[in-house]
Amino acid sequence: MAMYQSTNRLAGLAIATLLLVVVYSAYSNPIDRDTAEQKDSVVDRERQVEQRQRELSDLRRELSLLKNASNTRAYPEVKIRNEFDRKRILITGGAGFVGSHLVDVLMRDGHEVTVVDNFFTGRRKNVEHWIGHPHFELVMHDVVEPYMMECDEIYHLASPASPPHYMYNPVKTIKTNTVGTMNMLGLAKRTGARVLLASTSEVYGNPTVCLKAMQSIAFAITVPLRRRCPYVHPQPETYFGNVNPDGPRACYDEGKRIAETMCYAYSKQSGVEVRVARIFNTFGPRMHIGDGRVVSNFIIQALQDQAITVYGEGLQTRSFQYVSDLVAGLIALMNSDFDEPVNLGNPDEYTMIDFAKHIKEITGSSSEIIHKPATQDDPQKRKPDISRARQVLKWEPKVSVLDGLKRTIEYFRHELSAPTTRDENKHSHGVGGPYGNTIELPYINDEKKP
Ligand SMILES: O=c1ccn([C@@H]2O[C@H](COP(=O)(O)OP(=O)(O)O[C@H]3OC[C@@H](O)[C@H](O)[C@H]3O)[C@@H](O)[C@H]2O)c(=O)[nH]1
Repeated sequence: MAMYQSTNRLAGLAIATLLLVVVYSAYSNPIDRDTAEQKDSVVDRERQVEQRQRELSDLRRELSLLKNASNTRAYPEVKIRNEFDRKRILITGGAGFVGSHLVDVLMRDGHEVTVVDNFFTGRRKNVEHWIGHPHFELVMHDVVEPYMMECDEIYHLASPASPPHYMYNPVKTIKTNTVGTMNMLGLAKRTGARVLLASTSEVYGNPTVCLKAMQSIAFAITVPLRRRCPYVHPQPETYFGNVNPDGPRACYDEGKRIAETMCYAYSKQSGVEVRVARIFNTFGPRMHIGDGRVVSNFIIQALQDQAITVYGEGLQTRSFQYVSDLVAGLIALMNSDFDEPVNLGNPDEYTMIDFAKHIKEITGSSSEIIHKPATQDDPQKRKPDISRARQVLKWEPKVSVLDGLKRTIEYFRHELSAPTTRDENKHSHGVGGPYGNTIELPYINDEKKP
């Protein structure tokens, strides 16, 4: 009987357990199933997202290839050179007015060009037509800091060149021309590159004959022949110059003089190959509207029928060369075997008053010509003696001043018609640097001065 009862109890327990299992599975399985389905759908979504991402990156790659292809078509044509012929060329200040024209010629000639520029007066716009080209690199860098790269040639142009710009921050101008030049010469020493220094006619200062020479017998004899002109005129490379070391122009004039000295010290002591170009007044397209030098000032004033400002009486002279002639001269000098300084300029000489009249005439302007006070230490005579360049480089200017001016006037006409923010600077004196900023300079000598 007891046995029968316990069997019944066991059977009851088994049935109850079975019922529990059935009920549990009836209610619990759908929940698990839902969770599993949800997991599957998340995985699916993840796969879809990955797929879309792959498609997107394929599209991006395609787009960039298309862009590159269209860019390639837009580049100016370049000469094809093999690895032995193609030089790696560094141009400091290569985004500036002269530098960018040099970039164009060297790029078209099939070389690899790296431009280093701090954009103080240089502009990306001047070289943007090369950006993305496999032979071209634009690096924002200040030459006052060392720069390392492998190269065969260095054109060292970095420095503000317009008087209002180099006087804007004289200490920086000195550093650029001293420390900057030392850095480039150091780089040349390490890489074996040849360096061309863009020096200047300003190393001659105001080219008067010194008093000692005036007292000499030789001078007394030659005075009548020189029609009693106390100037060394035109200036040959052998003239040592007459620079005021403490004046407002000294940061540039003396900066370039010591830069030349450094070149020859590195050449003598370390065997660095150097070339020194003494560049006379140069003009052409890509001069900035706020450049502040005489050619751009006169043209802009004439085109806007504003007064043309002649500093002083206007009897001081300058000789102007067109930028393409300068670039040809720089390249000829770099490729020559000649390591002494060489003047590069056009001997076509004007007094500033005549030059103002000339610009007024060519532009057909109704501007009046006015006089402003003379600027301190302004060289009174300047004209290059280019016998050396003719002899050793077989170089001489090809573009007449008139032709060059016509091209430059067209360029400025176009610049002035472009949308501008010049209204913001309407109180400026027409000089900028950094561009767009108003500079108060003793050099400008405006009537606001006490
Ligand atoms: O609006 C102006 C600007 C300038 N000038 C005069 O024009 C002459 C030329 O002056 P710029 O400012 O063009 O240039 P500078 O000749 O004084 O210096 C230049 O020399 C050669 C290069 O190395 C440099 O580009 C620059 O330093 C100066 O006599 C100056 O007083 C004017 O009469 N009116």
